[in-house]
Amino acid sequence: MADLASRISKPEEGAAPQVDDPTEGANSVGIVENAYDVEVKLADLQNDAESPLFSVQSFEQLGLPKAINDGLLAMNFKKPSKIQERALPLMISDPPTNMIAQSQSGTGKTAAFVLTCLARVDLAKPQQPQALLLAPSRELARQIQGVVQTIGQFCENLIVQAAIPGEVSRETGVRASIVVGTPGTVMDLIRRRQFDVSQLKLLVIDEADNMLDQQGLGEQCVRVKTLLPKTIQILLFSATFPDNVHRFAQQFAPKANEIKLRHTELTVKGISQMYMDCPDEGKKYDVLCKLYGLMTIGSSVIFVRTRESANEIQRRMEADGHKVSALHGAFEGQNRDALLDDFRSGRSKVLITTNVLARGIDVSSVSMVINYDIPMKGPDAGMPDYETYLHRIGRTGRFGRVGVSISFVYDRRSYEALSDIANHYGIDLVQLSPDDWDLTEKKVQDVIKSSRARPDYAPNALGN
Ligand SMILES: Nc1ncnc2c1ncn2[C@@H]1O[C@H](COP(=O)(O)OP(=O)(O)OP(=O)(O)O)[C@@H](O)[C@H]1O
Repeated sequence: MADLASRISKPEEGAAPQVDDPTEGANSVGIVENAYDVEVKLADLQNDAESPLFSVQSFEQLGLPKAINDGLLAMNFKKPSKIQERALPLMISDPPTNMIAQSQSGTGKTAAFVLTCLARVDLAKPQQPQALLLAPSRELARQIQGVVQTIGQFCENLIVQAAIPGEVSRETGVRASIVVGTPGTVMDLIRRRQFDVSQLKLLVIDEADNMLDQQGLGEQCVRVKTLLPKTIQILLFSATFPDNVHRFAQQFAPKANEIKLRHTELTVKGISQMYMDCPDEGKKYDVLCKLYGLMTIGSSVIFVRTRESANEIQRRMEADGHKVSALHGAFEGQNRDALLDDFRSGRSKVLITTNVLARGIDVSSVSMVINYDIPMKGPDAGMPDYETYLHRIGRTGRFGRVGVSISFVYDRRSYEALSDIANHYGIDLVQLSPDDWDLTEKKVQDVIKSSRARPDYAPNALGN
C-alpha cells in the first residue's frame, strides 16, 4: 500500500507569480473573465526549456494566415506553448494527418486545435459545416465556441455555432462553418437531418480519453464518426490517455501522429497538492467551512461525488452565512450557463460541483480546488480515479499560474485511494491538519498570496 505519510513534504518555498489574464476579452459568448489576476511575467516561463509553456518559435513562424495571427495578438498570446508549437505544424500540413495529442492541463490544447480548424475552413462557404468539435459537457462546448470566436474574430464570414441542447433552432438547423457540440445533441441533429456533415473536413475530440471511454460517451462518439466522411482528419486531445483508451484512440484515429507524456510528467508543478486529515466524515463539512476565508482569496471549486451532496453542502453553507453556488447536470441549460458566467466574472467565488466541470473548464482566477470527495471509479466506485483527480486539480494553475489543491481524507479507504493517486503520479502531498489552523492557513496562503509578489519565479519543470 502506498503511504501518504511518506509523501508528506513542506509546501514549496514561496510560489509562482500569477500572470496577466491572457484571455481577457476572449470569451465573447457572454463570458467575462474575473479581474482577480495580478501582473507578472509569463515570458520567464515561456523561456524555460523544461516548461510545457516553452517554445523556440513564434506564432508567425508556424505559417498561419494573417487574420488568425491577428486574432492571437488580440488574445495577447505572444508565443506558442510546447503543445502548440509541436502539434500545429503536424496538424495543418497536407495531406491532413490524424493526431493524438497529450499535454498537461492548462497548457493551451484548445488553441492548438482551434487554430487548426481556422486554418482549414473555407470561408467562402460560411454556412457549410466543415469542422466539428466535440466536448463532454455543455460548459466546455460553449467555452471552446468562445475561443474559436475570439481567435477567429478577424476571419471574415466565420460562423461558429454550438450544438448543445437549446441552441439550434428546428427551422434553421446548423448553419456554420465550425460547429462545437456535445455528442448526444450532435447525433440527434444529424439524424434529424438538421446538420449536413457531408463536407466536414475535421473532427476534433477534446477530452478524448473520456469521450472515447467505452463505459461512457464512447459509443456515441463512435456512432457520430460512422456518419462522417471517411476521409475526415481526426484530432484527439487530452491531458490523460490511460493505456486501454489510448489503444482504442489509435483505432479511432488511424495512422495518427502522436504526442504523449509519461505518468510522472503529467502533474502541473504550479499546483501545490495538499491533503487534509479530517477526523471523520461528519467533520469534513466543518473543515470546509473553516477553509472558506482561504477559498475566497481567489476563486475556488469544490468537487463532490453526487448532485445531492452538492445541493446539500450549498444549502448548509448558505445557512451558515457563506456565499456559495452549486452547478451540476440536473440544472437546466440556461441556468448552468448563468451560474458558470457568474463564476467566471467573479460575481460568485466559490462553486460546488460534480465531475461535470472536472475537465477543460478554464477560469484563470481559480486558486484553490477542493476534493471534498476523492474521485473514484469502477464497480461500486471502488477504485481511485487517477484521471479525474488530475483534471479536477487542473482547474487551477492555468498556463503558468499557481494554485492549491486540497483533498479531504477521513478514513482508511479515502486515505488509501489518495495514496494510490499520489504514487501513480509520483507526487508529494503536503499534509494539512484541522488541529493546527494557524499552520494550515500559513501553508495555503504561502502559495496563493506570495505567488502574486514573486517576479523572479523559476517554473517547476515538467518532464525531466
Ligand atoms: N500561447 C499562449 N499564450 C498565452 N496564453 C495562452 C496561450 N495558449 C493558451 N493560453 C491560455 O492558457 C489557458 C489554458 O488553455 P486551455 O484551456 O487551452 O488549456 P488545456 O490545455 O486545454 O487544459 P485542460 O487540459 O484543462 O483542458 C487559457 O486561458 C488560454 O487562453
